[in-house]
Amino acid sequence: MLGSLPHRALHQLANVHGPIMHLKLGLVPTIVVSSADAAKLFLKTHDAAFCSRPKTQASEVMSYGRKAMAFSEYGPHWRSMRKLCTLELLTNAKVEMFGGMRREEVRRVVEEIRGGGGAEFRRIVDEALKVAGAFNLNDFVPFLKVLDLQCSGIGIRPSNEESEQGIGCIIQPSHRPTYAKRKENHGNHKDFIDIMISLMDSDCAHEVQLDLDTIKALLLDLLAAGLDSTATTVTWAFAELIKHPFAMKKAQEELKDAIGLDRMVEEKDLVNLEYLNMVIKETMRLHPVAPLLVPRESIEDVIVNDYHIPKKSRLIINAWAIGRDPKAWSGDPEEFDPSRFANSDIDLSGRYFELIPFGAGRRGCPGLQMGLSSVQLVLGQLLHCFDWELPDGVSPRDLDMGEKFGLAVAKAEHLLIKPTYRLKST
Ligand code: HEM
Repeated sequence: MLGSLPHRALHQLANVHGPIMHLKLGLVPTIVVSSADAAKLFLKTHDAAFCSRPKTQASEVMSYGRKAMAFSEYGPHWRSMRKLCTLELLTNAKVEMFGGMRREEVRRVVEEIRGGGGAEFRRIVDEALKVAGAFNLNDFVPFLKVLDLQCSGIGIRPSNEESEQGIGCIIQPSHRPTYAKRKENHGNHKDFIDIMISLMDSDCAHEVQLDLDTIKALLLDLLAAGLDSTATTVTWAFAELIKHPFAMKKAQEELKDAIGLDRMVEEKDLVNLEYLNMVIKETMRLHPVAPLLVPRESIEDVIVNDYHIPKKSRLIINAWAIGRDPKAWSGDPEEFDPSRFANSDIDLSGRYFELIPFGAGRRGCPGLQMGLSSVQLVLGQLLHCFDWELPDGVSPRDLDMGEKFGLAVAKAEHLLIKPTYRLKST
């Protein structure tokens, strides 16, 4: 219907029909928003009316019958789950608490790269993201479900079984390293599962019936939402930096000046890395990993700009189009230029509607702090520890920047680059 890259097709349509479009996708009235001002109207002024998620086949499967959060409709279950996540799992204090684990993991990756190594779970998350992000015809024309024209059921079922097994394994006490062992590796820190299991019998579960299925659903939500978005953002940043050697050099110079070449990057260094943070914003402007965010659904009839929008309309925010809107971005909006953020207040919090890779409003990403800390640390560490170049004979101009659509839009081609260790110490 909208081709393999719907954010691009919808951008072209918006160039002709304007920043607020009404489309009839199958039987579902759908509003597509493609400018910062219009996004503010829907995600701030009328956020309360558009705060639900549509019921889709993929969301049913992904969330154990909508026991989780990301795909849940608005209501008491979503509110309690969101509270649980924001107050117990994703607070700034918890994000800081997981810092030791992030440091160890990134250090391990650096060692692996130096030594000149993917995991079973990555494959499950990739598959889950493919299912969740695809436009499923059955969700727009429900009576076609029996025909399953896109064979979506074939894609969904194995993924569900695999993720059931994978997630089950992660939670199983017999498959988890003992707390003592993890304490030895990461200090006195609990992980997500420790925290959720400890909440099962406590009063702090924020009215959630926290059974094992709910924990599994939430875990799949958090891993699917967090893992790929972070990895994909780092890959896009690297691809842009390879294409723009001046920006790569500037980021590495900043790291060298702030930290020196005698040690690796620590989380405490990240606040001083202004240019690195500009590189991340610019990467997320041009390559938001969820270019259409996650679809919303209206919970009541609402009038927006004199248009009557009926209850249960679908809302799609084209963050990809907004990031290259010439009315919002000066110079050439298609050009990768981190310095456009110098002396600018624009941040990623969802308050500046021209840059909303984490969404905004009630359903905005609760993992922003965790996602951003991971991207900063991984990108900063890899730029600091290694020089990077393309294989012999490949020029930056030839680098393929094609996209592969899913909930996280990744580079279609793997990025192949050669590292050379650049620190003095081991
Ligand atoms: C680079 C990293 C990340 C990006 C770009 C990102 C982006 C997004 C976006 C665009 C949305 C939809 C927002 C909306 O509808 O307005 C979202 C929702 C969500 N994200 Fe993230 N995310 C990232 C990392 C994470 C992490 C690390 C976690 C948790 C561990 C997480 C958990 C969630 C959840 C649970 C939702 C659904 C919220 C709801 O429906 O109430 N995300 N994210």
